[in-house]
This record gives sequence, structure tokens and C-alpha cells, in this order.
Amino acid sequence: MSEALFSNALRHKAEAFAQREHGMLIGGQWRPAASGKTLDTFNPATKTHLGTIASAGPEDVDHAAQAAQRAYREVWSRQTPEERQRLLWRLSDRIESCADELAVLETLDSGKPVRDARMMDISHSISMLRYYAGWATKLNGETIAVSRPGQWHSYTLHQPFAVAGLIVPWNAPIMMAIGKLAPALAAGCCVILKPAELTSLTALRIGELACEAGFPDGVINVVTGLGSVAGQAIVDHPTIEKISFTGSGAIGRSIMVAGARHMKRVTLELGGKSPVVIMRDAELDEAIGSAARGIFANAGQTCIAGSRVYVHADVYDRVLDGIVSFAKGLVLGDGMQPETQMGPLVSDAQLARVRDYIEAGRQEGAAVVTGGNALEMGGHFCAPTVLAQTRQDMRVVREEIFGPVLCVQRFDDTMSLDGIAQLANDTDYGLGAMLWTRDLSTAHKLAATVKAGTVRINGGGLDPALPFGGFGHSGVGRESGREGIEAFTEKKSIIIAL
Ligand SMILES: NC(=O)C1=CN([C@@H]2O[C@H](COP(=O)(O)OP(=O)(O)OC[C@H]3O[C@@H](n4cnc5c(N)ncnc54)[C@H](O)[C@@H]3O)[C@@H](O)[C@H]2O)C=CC1
Ligand code: BAL
Repeated sequence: MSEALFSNALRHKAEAFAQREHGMLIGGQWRPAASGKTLDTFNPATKTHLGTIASAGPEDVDHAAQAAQRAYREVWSRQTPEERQRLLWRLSDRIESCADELAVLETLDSGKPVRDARMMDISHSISMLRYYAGWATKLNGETIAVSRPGQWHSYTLHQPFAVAGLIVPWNAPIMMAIGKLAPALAAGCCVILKPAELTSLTALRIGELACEAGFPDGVINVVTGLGSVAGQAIVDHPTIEKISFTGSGAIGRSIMVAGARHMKRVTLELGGKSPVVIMRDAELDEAIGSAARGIFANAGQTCIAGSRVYVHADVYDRVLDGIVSFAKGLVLGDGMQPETQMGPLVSDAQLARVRDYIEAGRQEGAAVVTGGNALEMGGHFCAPTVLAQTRQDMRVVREEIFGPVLCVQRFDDTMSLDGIAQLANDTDYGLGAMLWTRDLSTAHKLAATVKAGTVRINGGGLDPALPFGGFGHSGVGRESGREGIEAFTEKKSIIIAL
């Protein structure tokens, strides 16, 4: 870990960027909103003003859509896959060379510890770009043997949407932006990226780096502004054929409905209420550490956070004690301090939401074993919280909290594996699940029955090559892997009568 990450020089550089007058990247030009409107962004650790961004309206979105259409027609659709590959790789190199600066900017805007921003968010983004750079030259169709051999020769092509709208949230701003930009650009789409209004700064810096990397004007457009205005205008725009969205279930549903008007193709990643199952034979120290990190990383503002833990009664006390002492030992603070392990929540609204959930848990009979309160530390801080004596019917167990709040329950030998799977599956969501057991048979049986897009057994993380997405209310479609790039294309069948 570079000591420079914590240097004043880097912080001043990032702050100077934040304080610049930010336009939006539309057709290769940096422009203010047509209305002249702006929005302010704040540092969640200190509540101090960080910068001002443009607040786009439908007119700006229309300019971006026109610029993207033009760029697709005149330039991008004529580029070779190898050229797309080269540009994606160059962008990854630019990001790598500015990795520390980007991490600091991400921390100042989102509150996450800068070490995490650098080692997870930025590193994963670089890997994602390089993974999809490789795909640009490999997105082949297939030759398909048909039922009329000798009469027909048939094959398929993957053809990109001309313009894709990428709407990303505030919990992992760079990672979410790159997770959509990389496959869209590799597939051959031009894009309009709309970062969350709370955390737009790194997307604007990525826009600059993309220009430096040599992406032609209009291929990457970055439009900032309110979701209800700029985001909605992207969803409603008739020539933006594809929407890739990550965020809340409520907005995801509204995008599905609004998108249907123009038959838009929609990919939705909508969060979860992911279960962690710890069997009696689990490697307990690892399971405890993983369960605690899983919910307290990024202050619980992680779509795949394991927020419900089910533990075998024989090891329940040890697991609960272990997670509670992990929570009590966490160093909270400004993400720019080297010792900080958990930062603030992104905003006052998010803190209020999390406090409301904790209060609802108390009212419904949950026991607050540790935490349960906001902290007067100058920012939107919430104590890492563990709730025991929780039941399946409680709101804290059923709804996504998106904060550092873990619900723990026990099961015993009277419960079959199917019963354990039913507990895990007793949710509208289905994004992730984590299983801890040394028994291979148990692991595979549970993995097959648990309703989740990603099941991890005894550890493991995310990988650009693995499809990522959810069952049920966790979303529609998959990102990453082959599915992630195919989602930015239409498949066409071609038949030649011989
Ligand atoms: N799946 C995930 O990773 C995320 C889940 N969430 C969940 O959502 C809850 C609320 O967070 P919010 O910031 O309110 O999420 P949100 O869904 O309102 O915001 C996410 C993105 O959608 C945009 N947006 C908002 N309204 C839109 C609209 N009408 N049309 C198009 N785009 C729109 C926002 O500007 C932002 O870029 C969180 O507490 C959490 O439970 C939030 C962020 C990420
Ligand atoms: N930058 C995240 C918090 C805020 O702007 O209110």
C-alpha cells in the first residue's frame, strides 16, 4: 500500500479537482447544463462542501443522445474490435496511473476508507476493463446446423445497441460505472453514463481520462444530475435503446415500466438481503471474520452484503460473540485516515433510513447486542450494529437496510437442509448467499437449493468473468462475464438458402 495514498499532496490534488467548475461530457465537449442549474456535493465524513456539478435536464440528455447516435453512426460502428480493445486497455492504463488520486476522490465523495477504494474499487475496475478489452475481439456468433443440411447455411451475429444509458448508484461509484462502461464499449455501443447525484466526481474524472485515452468524441458521454430528472430523461428517451441500471428496487421497477413504452432492453441490479449460513462444522474463525466484513465493509452499503446470518445452535454463541467483538473493535472515522476501517454512510438521508430500521427492529422485539445508534463524529456515522433474537417476519430481516446492521438467527438439528434452504430463501430477494461448512455434500446441496445469483462457499469474492445478478426482486439479467457483454447486443440469425 502506497503511503502516498494518505499524503496531503494527493488530497489537495483531489480537492482541487472537486472544486473545479464541472460541466458534463457531451459529444467530446465539457458543457454546463442548458438550464444553468447545478447541484452541490459534500464530504460524508465531515459534511463540508466538496464541489458543484451540473444538473442536467431532458434537453441535455437529448444532446447527449444525439451526440452518441452520431458517434455511433460516423465513427464507433466503423472501428475494428481491435481498436475498441486498444482503447479500453489504454483507459485501464490511465486509471492505473491515476489510481491513488481516483481512490482519494472516491473517498472524499462517498466516505469509504481510501484503502478499500484503492484496493477494491479501483483495482476491480482496472481488471474489469482489461477483461472486457479481451472480449471486444471475441464476441463471435455461431454457425448453427439447421434442419435442412445442404439447403441452408445459418449463423448468428451479436450486434450492439447504438446507444446505451448507464445509470449507477453511489455505493461504489467507479466500480459500478466501469462495470457497465467496459462491456458496453467492448460490445460496440456508445454510452451515456449518469452517476448518482451524491457521488458524481469520479465519473467526471473517468470522462477526462477516457478523452485522454483517445475515445472518439461522443462515444462516452457523462451526464450528471438528479435521478428523477436526468435519469428519468435517459429512461424516457426514444433513441436510447438499452438501459443498464443499478440502484433501488422502487426505481428499478419504474424503469421497467417506463422502458416498456419504447420496448427498451433493460438490465437491473437491485440489491438484496443475502443470507449467510454457518453450519456446525464450519471453519469458525474464517466464517466469523467473513460474516463481519461482509456486512460492515463500506458501512453495509453493498448490494451483496450478507445481512442475515443463520447459525447452528451449537456454535451460535461463539459466532455471535466473534461478530460482536469484531464490530466493537472496528475503527470508525474519516476514510482519509490510515487507521479507519469503516467510514460514514453516504448521506444524512441514508443514516436516517438506517436508524429507522434499527428502531423498527427494536419495536418488533430484536435485541441490539451492539451498536444501534448514530455517532456524533462530524459526519453521517452509524455504529456497527448486531441484532439478535430476530424473526423472519421482522422488517429488519425482510427489507434491504443498506447500512451496517446484521440480523442473526439460530437453527438446530431439528432443521433439515431443506429447512435451512427455506430460511435462506424466505425473502423476495436473491442476489447472493454465503455458506460455511466443511461437508462437501452439504455445501453442494445447499448451493443448488439456495435462491441466489451468486453462491459462495467458504469464502471467495467477485470476478469480472463470473455472471453477476439476482433472482426475484434482486433484478433482471446479468452483468460481468459473457452475459455482461451480450446484454449490450441483439442477437441476429442469418440464413442463406444455398
Ligand atoms: N443495488 C445497489 O447496489 C443499490 C441499492 N440501493 C438501495 O436503494 C436505497 C435508496 O437509495 P437511492 O439513492 O434512493 O437509490 P436510487 O435507486 O434512487 O438511485 C440509484 C441511481 O438511480 C438514479 N435514479 C433515481 N431516480 C431515477 C429515475 N426516476 N429514473 C432513472 N434514474 C433514477 C439515481 O440518480 C442514481 O443514479 C438504498 O438504501 C438501497 O437499499 C441504492 C444504491 C445501490
Ligand atoms: N457526496 C455524498 C454526500 C452528499 O453529497 O450529500
